[in-house]
Amino acid sequence: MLLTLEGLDGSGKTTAWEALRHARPDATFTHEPTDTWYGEAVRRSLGDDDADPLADLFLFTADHADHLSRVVRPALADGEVVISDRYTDSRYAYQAASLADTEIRRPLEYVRGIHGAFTREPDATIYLDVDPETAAARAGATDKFERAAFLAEVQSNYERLIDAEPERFVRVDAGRSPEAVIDAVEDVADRLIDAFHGDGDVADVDADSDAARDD
Ligand SMILES: Nc1ncnc2c1ncn2[C@@H]1O[C@H](COP(=O)(O)OP(=O)(O)OP(=O)(O)O)[C@@H](O)[C@H]1O
Ligand SMILES: Cc1cn([C@H]2C[C@H](O)[C@@H](COP(=O)(O)O)O2)c(=O)[nH]c1=O
Repeated sequence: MLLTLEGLDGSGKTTAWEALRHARPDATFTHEPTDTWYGEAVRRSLGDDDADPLADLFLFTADHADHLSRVVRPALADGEVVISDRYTDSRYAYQAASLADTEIRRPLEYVRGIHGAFTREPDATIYLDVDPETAAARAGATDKFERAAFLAEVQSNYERLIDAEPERFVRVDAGRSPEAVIDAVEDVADRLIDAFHGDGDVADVDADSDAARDD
């Protein structure tokens, strides 16, 4: 099973992913950008405010192609649960936002189209939902994407992705304390993994249990 964590910068994905890693030592934990030289190239580009948005897209996509063939597909072929901190939806949401002012028409569809020929879509995605101002403040504006106005565009792309595939996404309110968010993510992940392995249907899992509830 491929389970991904998505959300704005500062939404708490890495905090939740680290907690899951302790709770589920049997799973394969991975992330994008990766720690390979492809990931290093991506991080260099992230640090360049003048980088061309199409160049950014193809660097991130190269990193994803390597990640797929080297980590994700082999682990899935071994029957493992793979949990990735960011994955394809990050490209659909972020690069579609950064391509919005370019010659590319319908950027979200364009970025999805590039991936369609080769990627492996997630079986389920936990979306950590936080407003762009909180996200930017938590993230500390260390790179060009960590600004509230840009993150608002990214958020609206995530909402489009969720609207298009509501059965794949589980939304968790990430505006709460770290402890509450971790509890909710652990609870949702447990139920998604159980459902995937035959104890139900992934599409029926929502954030509506005691741990995951918004209040
Ligand atoms: N629920 C929370 N409430 C307040 N602060 C939080 C919460 N979750 C995480 N943080 C803090 O916000 C910062 C970003 O958290 P984290 O790295 O987990 O987010 P992220 O979504 O992985 O961000 P990025 O995508 O930028 O790597 C960290 O300083 C972390 O301690
Ligand atoms: C995978 C991926 C990431 N990004 C952006 C999102 C963040 O601003 C940075 C780095 O991610 P991290 O979680 O802070 O390590 O990169 C992106 O724009 N497109 C992608 O595909």
